[in-house]
Amino acid sequence: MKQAVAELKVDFVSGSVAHRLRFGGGRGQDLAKAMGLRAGKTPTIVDATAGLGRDSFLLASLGAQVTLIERSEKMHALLAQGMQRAEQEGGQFREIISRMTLLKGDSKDLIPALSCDAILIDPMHPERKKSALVKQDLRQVRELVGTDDDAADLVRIAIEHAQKRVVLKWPAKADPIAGVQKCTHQIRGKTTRYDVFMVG
Ligand SMILES: C[S@@+](CC[C@H](N)C(=O)[O-])C[C@H]1O[C@@H](n2cnc3c(N)ncnc32)[C@H](O)[C@@H]1O
Repeated sequence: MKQAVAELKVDFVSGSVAHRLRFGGGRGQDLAKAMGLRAGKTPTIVDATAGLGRDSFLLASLGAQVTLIERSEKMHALLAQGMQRAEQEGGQFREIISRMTLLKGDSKDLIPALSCDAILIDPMHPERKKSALVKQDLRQVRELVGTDDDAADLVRIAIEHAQKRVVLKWPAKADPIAGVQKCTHQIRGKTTRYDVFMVG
């Protein structure tokens, strides 16, 4: 029997994002370290591939000002709704959302006009053989937006414009993206790796 698929939704106030907010490892988490968040150091961030906004929300919950860019109309609308719901929740959620600014468009076009310390790029990767490893909601995003075949161009433009660093998030075991230059260092987790390009 086919399992019912829940409608794709951006949800910051319950489920896995809220769980991570309560029980995550703060600035010790790989993403935070990769982006350069340390005691006394809070970079300004552009999330060039906003998607479901989970990485942005985590970074904003750790105190960073984050500009989210999403080019898919549908994903942008889901994000705007999710941010509104979290804002209405009030308290800590409202405070986190106040550090998040959502833009619609292609990051390759918008980044040159923005100023920030660090840029995060988390492109939609091609289907892997063990697709059960890809979470249901990310699969739904892929059905909506396809794969991001222009990721190498986005990395290049980001490196030209970030003031301090660019971080490329990619599955730990996947082949590297063709055409992307060698990174300065890597932070590797079990399923995800962060390629860090130091600039400036
Ligand atoms: C894998 S998802 C990102 C997931 C996200 N990191 C999260 O935490 O939910 C990739 C998203 O980036 C968007 N995207 C990819 N390339 C983009 C670009 N050049 N400009 C704007 N959005 C882009 C896609 O439409 C898709 O929604």
